[in-house]
Amino acid sequence: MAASCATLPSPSFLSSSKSPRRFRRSGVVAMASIGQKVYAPGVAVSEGNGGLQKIDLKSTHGSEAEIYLFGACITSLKLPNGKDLLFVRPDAVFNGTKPISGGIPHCFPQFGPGPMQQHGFARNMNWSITDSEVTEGNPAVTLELKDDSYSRSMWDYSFQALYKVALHSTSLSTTLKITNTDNKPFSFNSALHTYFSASINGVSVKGLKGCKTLNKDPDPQNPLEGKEEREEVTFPGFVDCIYLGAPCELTLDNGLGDKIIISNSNWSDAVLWNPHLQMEACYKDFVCVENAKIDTVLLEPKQSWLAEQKIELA
Ligand SMILES: O=P(O)(O)OC[C@H]1O[C@H](O)[C@H](O)[C@@H](O)[C@@H]1O
Repeated sequence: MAASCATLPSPSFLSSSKSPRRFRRSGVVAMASIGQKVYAPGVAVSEGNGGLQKIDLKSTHGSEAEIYLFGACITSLKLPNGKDLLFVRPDAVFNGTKPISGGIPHCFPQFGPGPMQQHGFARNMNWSITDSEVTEGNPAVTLELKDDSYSRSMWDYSFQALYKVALHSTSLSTTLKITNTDNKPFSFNSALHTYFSASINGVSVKGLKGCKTLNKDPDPQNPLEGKEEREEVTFPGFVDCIYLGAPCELTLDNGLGDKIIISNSNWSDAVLWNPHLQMEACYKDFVCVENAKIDTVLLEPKQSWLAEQKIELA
């Protein structure tokens, strides 16, 4: 049964029932002159692939995650069972010239093809750390993206995106908050394009029965409208399908022995993607189950939109 959206933590950036120890950017600036940066315990910044900066989150309860500042892309999530639940494609490039193909890339302010480049620009830009905190050994970090000349060349609006990533003992949750900081309205759509490690022949996704579908197979330019009739969606071949009005909870069996609950609030739609033979070298090893907002969001000046996702082992 679909979970109620209300089961996710309260959508607040600033409140936590457990009183986190906070480490704000003002503290970082104060230490910058002696070359040190102060983050909450369990939050560290190190050099990752290609020399790109990444954040390492480590919970005292044994879970770990890794986030690249380029694209605010979460590339690794190890819950205490030790396996990485996320997948990074073998053709992923870590040099800042193209988005990191794997983990959890952002699609913003456009999902898929459209007036700007595929999936927008948020996955091609450097985000910065604005805050870190720890609650009972569980670290969290907040990343920020603002418009610059690169984003404005494609989308001429002033905006702020705040992305809080919180690691818990058996789950990872993210909160994305988009604010219109311009003096004119704008609209966007968005997705978290999550690549899960998988053994594709054993993969199934439960929870989508009854959803309206926009199937990009066979023609991505003219998605076919339909309705999902299956209790469990499997991946016997190429899959590229949008599900409108998706539930707050999906269950992914990754074919590797794990059942993963993907819950959300306000990500109203979902996308399933596996490229099959278009990516012969790796298609068997991953599946994308994406929380998405395909219906356009319109924000007036000063308005915000907020959505949460939680990934946990069943
Ligand atoms: O290769 P990318 O630009 O990362 O996009 C990969 C895929 O993303 C989504 O899942 C879309 O529905 C697909 O049509 C697209 O092929």
